[in-house]
Amino acid sequence: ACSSYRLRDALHPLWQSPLSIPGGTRQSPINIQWRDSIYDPFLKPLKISYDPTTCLHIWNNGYSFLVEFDDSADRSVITGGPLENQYRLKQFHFHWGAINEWGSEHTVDSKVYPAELHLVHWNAVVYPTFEEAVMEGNGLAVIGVFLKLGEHHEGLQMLVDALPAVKHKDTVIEFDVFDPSCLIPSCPDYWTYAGSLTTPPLTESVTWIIKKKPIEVDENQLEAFRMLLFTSDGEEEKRMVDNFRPLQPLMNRTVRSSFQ
Ligand SMILES: COCCCN1C=C(N)c2cc(S(N)(=O)=O)sc2S1(=O)=O
Ligand SMILES: [Zn+2]
Repeated sequence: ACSSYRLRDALHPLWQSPLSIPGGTRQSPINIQWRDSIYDPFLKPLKISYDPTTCLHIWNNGYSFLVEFDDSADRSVITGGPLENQYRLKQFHFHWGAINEWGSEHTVDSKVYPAELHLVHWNAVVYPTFEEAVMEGNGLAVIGVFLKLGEHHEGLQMLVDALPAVKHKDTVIEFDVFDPSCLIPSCPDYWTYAGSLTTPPLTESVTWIIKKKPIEVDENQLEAFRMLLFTSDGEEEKRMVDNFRPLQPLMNRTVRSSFQ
């Protein structure tokens, strides 16, 4: 899988864009080498409190499908973990492959998962707007959750059932009650490191919190992701697959673990 993954990398046009921004020293995603990560006993448990009624809509933005939240108040927030402030949930989205052999952005000891969930939060304590937070080193906190092929996921199925309505780029559907904590493993273990957005503008503003345990989803649910399109209605159809960025150099960074 590794070699085909590297080969796929070289062939895929979409992600040929700059492997890292000029001068980038903290780019994402990275390979997490379990044995090189440092257990930090001072890392707190991550505290997640989401209000399901803050859910607004699902939107195909031509890269992925985003589930967006009302972030006008501190109603869906995370705190603790490696974070010094409380961060507000803005949106979550996924990255996946054309086949189950690849799809995730981060890897663990070079193991690739078929998909990866990103829950994007911003530091509304320090920054007045999300747009400003995106440009600041401590502006964003993204929880990464790996998806592996296995049992049917009840919570995810609510999302999957709505996907046909956002098949084309720039389509949106109202989605008014959803609790994304059903997509986060109950095991508290995570890795954390300083990184970046994995899609343009690739800004180095993300504290990554990568959950050690994956969630299980079934083949039909992964296939539902793959029937989405990068293209707008009326354009020549291009299936939305392989929407992940190649691995970036670790450079002078340490990955910390919340567990021994
Ligand atoms: C003013 O907004 C600028 C754009 C900001 N965003 C756009 C992304 N492509 C993006 C990618 C993200 S990822 N894949 O690193 O989680 S989070 C995120 S985002 O924070 O929602
Ligand atoms: Zn992402």
